[in-house]
Amino acid sequence: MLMDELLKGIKFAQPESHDPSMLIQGIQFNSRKIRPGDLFVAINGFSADGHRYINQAIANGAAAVVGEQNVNGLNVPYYQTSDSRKALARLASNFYGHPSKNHIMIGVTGTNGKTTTAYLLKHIIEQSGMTCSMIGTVNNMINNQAIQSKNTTPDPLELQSLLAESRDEVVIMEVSSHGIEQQRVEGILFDYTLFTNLGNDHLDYHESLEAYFNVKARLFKRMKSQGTAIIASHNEWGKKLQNKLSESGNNVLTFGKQSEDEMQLLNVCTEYFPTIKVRLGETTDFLQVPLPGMHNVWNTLGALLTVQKMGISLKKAASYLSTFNGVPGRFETFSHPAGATFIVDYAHTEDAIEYCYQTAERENAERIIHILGFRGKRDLSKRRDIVALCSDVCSQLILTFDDLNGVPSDRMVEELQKLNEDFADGSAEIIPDRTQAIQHAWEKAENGDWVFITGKGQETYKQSFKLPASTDKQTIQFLKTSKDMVTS
Ligand SMILES: CC(=O)N[C@H]1[C@@H](OP(=O)(O)OP(=O)(O)OC[C@H]2O[C@@H](n3ccc(=O)[nH]c3=O)[C@H](O)[C@@H]2O)O[C@H](CO)[C@@H](O)[C@@H]1O[C@H](C)C(=O)N[C@@H](C)C(=O)N[C@H](CCC(=O)O)C(=O)O
Ligand SMILES: Nc1ncnc2c1ncn2[C@@H]1O[C@H](COP(=O)(O)OP(=O)(O)OP(=O)(O)O)[C@@H](O)[C@H]1O
Repeated sequence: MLMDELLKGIKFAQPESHDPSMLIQGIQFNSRKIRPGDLFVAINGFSADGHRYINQAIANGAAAVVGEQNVNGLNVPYYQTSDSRKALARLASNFYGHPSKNHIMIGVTGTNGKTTTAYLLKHIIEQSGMTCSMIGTVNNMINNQAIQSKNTTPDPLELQSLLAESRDEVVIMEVSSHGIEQQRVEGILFDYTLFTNLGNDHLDYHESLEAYFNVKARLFKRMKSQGTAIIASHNEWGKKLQNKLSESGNNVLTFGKQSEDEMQLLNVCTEYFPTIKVRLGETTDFLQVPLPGMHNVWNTLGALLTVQKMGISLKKAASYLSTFNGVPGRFETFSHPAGATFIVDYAHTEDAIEYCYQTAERENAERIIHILGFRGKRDLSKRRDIVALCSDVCSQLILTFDDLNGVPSDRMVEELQKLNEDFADGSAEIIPDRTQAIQHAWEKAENGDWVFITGKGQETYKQSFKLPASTDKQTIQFLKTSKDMVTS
């Protein structure tokens, strides 16, 4: 692409050596990936400063460089800009021809429920006859092909290239607060933006819950002029967002428990898969939620309100939900020979865990047993509240390893012991090997017990454990099929 086309819409100081007709082959923000003729974008990141790699990028063949700092004496043009991350996203959008314009774009944000809502939306939209891509945590689905996902919201280069590759009419994106803060979605305008909720998470990254909220709220400035915000108003942060957006004249629709909500939840029948009574505008209807738990009632309502706005009637959308098969690693249920229920779930916040417990209590669980750990180095502030909650509710709490993320195992054991002493009165068991923790619960579980294994969902283990399994689901499947070998 010609340099002048590539730089459109980006503010920069033009170097003397600027050549508008210079041909740029590609864009990279990692010097190691540069190929001859590429443009290198230097980013001052969290652990490294890309400006230090400019010479390496040029040695690898970079034809030009964009960066924020004062840099002189390069033998290629250097374009100084005020925000390299923003410039990267705009460059990527220019390079791929603004591909988001070719799709109906739906962005889903919130602490919890993004993946589930995205799966529900995709299912309904496809059942209605439209084609649909999905970009998010579990994997990316483009033109019906699964592409492994590295991040919830990919970096701008990968994101714009996925959007360009997609021939689908609709693209649903999970948008993380990291993605918004790091400008990964700059250059994209959304037709629909959904807010699921906000809770205590990622406070190792954002300085406060308010700051975290403000970042999430920025997504709602990225709507097309006719775009619609769909907001869960049952959550105090949703209400706050609604007020903020209504003041600025945006189209806002809410779902919640109040008569002012566009979609109002009137009643929930406490079956495992809840039947709910809802009002949409003037019409009331009964619907079957295709997933267990009250949290999934909210996810379903968010999806239904969005597709209804897209022209799919509530009746049709609700009927499509009857063939929804669930979401990998989200409330996946497994039977147990003694009659216990084992659940693998991705809950890693206090409110997500509370929803799990509520579901078990509604199902008259005899005992709640919970196996969980904490990702090394991440979000230490939420651990104490989670352990206190779990030890309060559970008959048995087993603390184990999640992803150590570089923390030595004996150090993680000490961290778990301290949490146990300080917030669970020493009542938790600590079984570091995750597969052995699950095995222990499997062997002790009795009829009527509900055993939650949370935190990793569908993710593969980063450590090797004793049992030959690389996910929680595989561990359970191994225990189910090799009972004799395990108990002998
Ligand atoms: C902590 C974090 O968020 N890092 C993100 C950030 O990286 P960074 O810019 O800080 O990288 P850095 O390592 O400091 O390097 C700075 C620059 O030097 C460059 N470099 C470095 C070395 C070298 O030899 N040459 C070179 O050019 C790097 O390529 C980079 O451009 O910007 C990159 C570009 O957008 C992201 O890919 C990267 O995400 C990393 C991979 C990541 O895993 N982030 C997680 C925390 C994340 O984003 N998670 C959310 C979900 C959260 C949740 O809901 O659970 C997500 O959306 O996935
Ligand atoms: N609407 C909701 N409110 C609260 N908790 C929820 C909600 N939806 C899902 N959860 C809980 O959060 C977990 C993660 O759900 P999901 O993957 O849909 O959210 P997410 O926002 O994509 O999460 P992440 O950003 O961590 O990938 C679920 O396993 C469940 O325990």
